[in-house]
Amino acid sequence: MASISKLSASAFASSATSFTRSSQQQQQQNQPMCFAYPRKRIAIFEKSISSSKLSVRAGQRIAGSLIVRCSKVDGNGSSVKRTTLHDLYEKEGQSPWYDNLCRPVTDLIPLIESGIFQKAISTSSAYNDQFKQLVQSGVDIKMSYWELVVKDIQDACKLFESIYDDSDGGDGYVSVEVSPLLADDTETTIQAAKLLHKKVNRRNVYIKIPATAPCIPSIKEVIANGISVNVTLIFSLARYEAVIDAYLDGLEASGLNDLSRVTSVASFFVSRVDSLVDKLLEKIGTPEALDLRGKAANAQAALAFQLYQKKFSGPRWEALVKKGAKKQRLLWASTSVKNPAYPDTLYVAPLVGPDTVSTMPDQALLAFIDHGTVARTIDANVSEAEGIYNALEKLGIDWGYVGSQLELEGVDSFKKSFNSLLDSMQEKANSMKLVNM
Ligand SMILES: O=C(CO)[C@@H](O)[C@H](O)[C@H](O)[C@H](O)COP(=O)(O)O
Repeated sequence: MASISKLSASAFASSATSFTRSSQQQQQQNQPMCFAYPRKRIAIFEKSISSSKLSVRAGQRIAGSLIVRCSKVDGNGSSVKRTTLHDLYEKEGQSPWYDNLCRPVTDLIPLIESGIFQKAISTSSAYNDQFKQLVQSGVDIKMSYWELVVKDIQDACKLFESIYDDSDGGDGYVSVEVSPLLADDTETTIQAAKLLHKKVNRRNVYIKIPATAPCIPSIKEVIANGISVNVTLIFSLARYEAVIDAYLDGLEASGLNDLSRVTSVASFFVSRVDSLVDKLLEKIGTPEALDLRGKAANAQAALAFQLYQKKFSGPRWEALVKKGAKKQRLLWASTSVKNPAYPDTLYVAPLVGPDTVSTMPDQALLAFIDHGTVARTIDANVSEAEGIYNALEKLGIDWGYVGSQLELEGVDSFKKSFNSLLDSMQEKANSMKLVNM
């Protein structure tokens, strides 16, 4: 811990050589994209279950999340080129997080220290040694998976511990998801979350729990046990409200005198909403319906921010604040544009607001750095968002259906990734045994 923290601290003090390149230039040169980071920065590293893989199969989707948040530029910043990310954080209070993952996590150090971004080593063979040892000592595939994941999470927690401390527990988290196969099971999710938290045993870990109906009580219970949670797969306002309530209920039930170390983020998925609603609008096919394509996701997100502000104010919330409680931050997930006809910053620029997190995969991040504009947009036109939300409903878009359908697909895809990962581990184990024979 100390060595990495010191390393980070000393690197923060040195003047980083950073530069920017446009995504077009990057593609042309086919080199790792580099972009500037301030000399002092905060990074959050997050890992989702589907990201830790031993090998990549064609078409297999890997959704790890390395999350980097720029903080204040201190010093003169002369060797540091500012990017829109700095403005996002410093001017608007939104944390830009980068979705990616690599092993070893120490490969992230250049990103944190010098501002040089190296693409995640998605085809890494870095897991081989540990995996081989596990297989040879008779550990089964599922257990091996968790051993590999826990090690990554611990390494990442160590890497970001100084950030956690510097930010007084506000940032520097690493998140790891309970098995998606448990998404329908309240009690097992609670047990799995507690176990995972115990196994990782780091202050700056987020246990990731899906916002399925059966897992809402799990979230409350896990929070009540003083465990910080990243609630994932939120697709509707109704479910988002239930997530906030679970967080508040959990804080109230915790019995802790100091709530400042129990934190949470609510991961609200954006682009997938448009993907589904656009299809429904195309089926309707009227000019009015077609005109609303590409507008549903951001309208709903803007209303989610209104809900956030409402729920984290008033006497109930103030009573918790007195015990040190921190707001559960809204996190925009699924921000890359799926329809190439849309602007590539569609799910970033219109969702800028204080106390929020914007997770961006490469595509969205590079686009935003290249030509994004920074301004508080999330509540710039709430009545327009309401108008769109209601107009969609009038046209026959059932928001309840949209939420549950996307949740179904989301959980299903997490499960598929998880199972396919276990399958590829099994294949790998088989081949290792053959090699060893
Ligand atoms: O983990 C979270 C949020 O909790 C995010 O990393 C989240 O998994 C990703 O943003 C999404 O999986 C990406 O979604 P999409 O672009 O495939 O629709």
